Amino acid sequence: MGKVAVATTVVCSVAVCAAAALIVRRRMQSSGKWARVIEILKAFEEDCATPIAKLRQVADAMTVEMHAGLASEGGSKLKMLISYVDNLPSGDETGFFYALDLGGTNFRVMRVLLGGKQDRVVKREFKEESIPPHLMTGKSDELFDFIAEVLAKFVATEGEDFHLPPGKQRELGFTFSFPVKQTSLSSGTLINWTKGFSIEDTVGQDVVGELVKAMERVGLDMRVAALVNDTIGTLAGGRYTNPDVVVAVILGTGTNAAYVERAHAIPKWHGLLPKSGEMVINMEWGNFRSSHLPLTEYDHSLDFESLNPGEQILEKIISGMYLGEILRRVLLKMAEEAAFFGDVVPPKLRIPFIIRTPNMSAMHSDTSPDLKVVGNKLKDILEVPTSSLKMRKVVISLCNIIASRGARLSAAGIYGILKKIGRDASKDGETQKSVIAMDGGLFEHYTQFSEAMKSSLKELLGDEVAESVEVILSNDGSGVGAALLAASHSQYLEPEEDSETSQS
Ligand SMILES: Nc1ncnc2c1ncn2[C@@H]1O[C@H](COP(=O)(O)OP(=O)(O)O)[C@@H](O)[C@H]1O
Ligand SMILES: O=P(O)(O)OC[C@H]1O[C@@H](O)[C@H](O)[C@@H](O)[C@@H]1O
Repeated sequence: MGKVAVATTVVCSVAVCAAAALIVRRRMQSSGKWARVIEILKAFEEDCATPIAKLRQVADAMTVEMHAGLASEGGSKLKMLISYVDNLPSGDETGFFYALDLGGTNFRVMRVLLGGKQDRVVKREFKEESIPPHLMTGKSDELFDFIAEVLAKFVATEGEDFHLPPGKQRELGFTFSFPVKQTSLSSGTLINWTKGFSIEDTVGQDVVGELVKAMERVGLDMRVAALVNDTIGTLAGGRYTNPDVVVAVILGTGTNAAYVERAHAIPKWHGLLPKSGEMVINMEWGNFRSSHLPLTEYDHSLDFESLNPGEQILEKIISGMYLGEILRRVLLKMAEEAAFFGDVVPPKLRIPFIIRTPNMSAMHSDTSPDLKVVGNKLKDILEVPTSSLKMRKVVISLCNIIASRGARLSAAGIYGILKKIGRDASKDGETQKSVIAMDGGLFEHYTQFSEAMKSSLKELLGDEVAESVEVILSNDGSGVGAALLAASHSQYLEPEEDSETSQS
């Protein structure tokens, strides 16, 4: 063979060897990086684990904190706020009432014509608006002017069906989905904002006063007959259709729970004992924290960078505002440490809250064989042009870990409440029916979440007691509930012969 031919052969052989070595090195590198992806996934799964024993510890801690929060002001991270609702709707309520519901994402206005036990809700009209994000961190007047303007426009569309009797003032139930220290059924001061809100000049103010001033500014003559948290409204709305409702839970942008407590079991309550012997408590359970909660590095960094660091710890690991953000944070770590999306981290992946929980649940419920919904969401949201099936399967695993943790902890919280009110066990063979009224877009729309919550609750209760506990979706119970509470505290009600409250 000539020298040139030999040289060419040698060069080609070297090139082939180099290419092979490069492929092997790339393969080894990618297999090394993939091993890191799996390592991150496994560590996350372990840190989020909620075995039944842990759920029982969380439930017990919830019960303990409930006692502490009822014993004294500031006695617990659980605020256990007294609602001044000591009588839930009787079903006899009649008349024409407005309700408005300021939530963490949406703002709803509603009018209801109540027809008493016979006709119940004769007619209901409502309108829902998204809250402009800039109003969540602006000035108090800007937010309340927005609310008053939407309400005034809605009132202007009143039809013949909703005709106010002459000489009567319109009355309103105001549902305010934030922690408020109630000073009466129709007044209360904002303790602090939560979720995506942070408006300094509202804190400490009476939110009914803020609304009334804004209504005056737009020339709307309406009396606020009741101020309630959305969990209280949901409890009232739930009880209206089901007398066994004793607990209400919201799983929406945020999360919270309310329940019917025995008035004598509230040491910090020094008011007149209600005739009913009961008082509805707004737990503000989103602020619950415990060493038993399975918190991860992603939860700690999310909390640290949030608008309310150190607050709402339970809310930040189970509610709709945050689940998608937790998913983003884990994917970002995989991208940075294991080139999950290739050598370049997708710039969009660094934007907080870019993965909304509705998108997470859409990916989680992808049943296509090639997980094309996951692929499309990665493309549309993160601008990741292509993704392999094994990458998409990792995304599904992360959704499952995050949603299962949130759902199972929600069940533990409910179980803790049932233990507090003695509904977690059967007594001499008898088990009182207990109904949990649920509301909130997360519970209503994230099926894997709601199913996991219900099955975990059954697991905690055991088969026998689980027979007597029912979980129902009471959607927009808070709207009807607020209208019902306004009706039962209307200025036009005939005064009761005997006082509603007996001497303590
Ligand atoms: N399809 C969905 N899948 C998962 N979560 C959802 C879905 N739709 C809405 N959500 C969650 O529900 C929240 C809205 O809850 P909702 O109760 O309707 O309003 P608000 O929280 O303002 O009272 C959203 O912030 C979102 O986190
Ligand atoms: O209906 P939303 O907006 O999801 O609110 C649920 C809960 O969100 C929490 O952040 C509030 O402190 C509670 O008061 C509220 O009930």
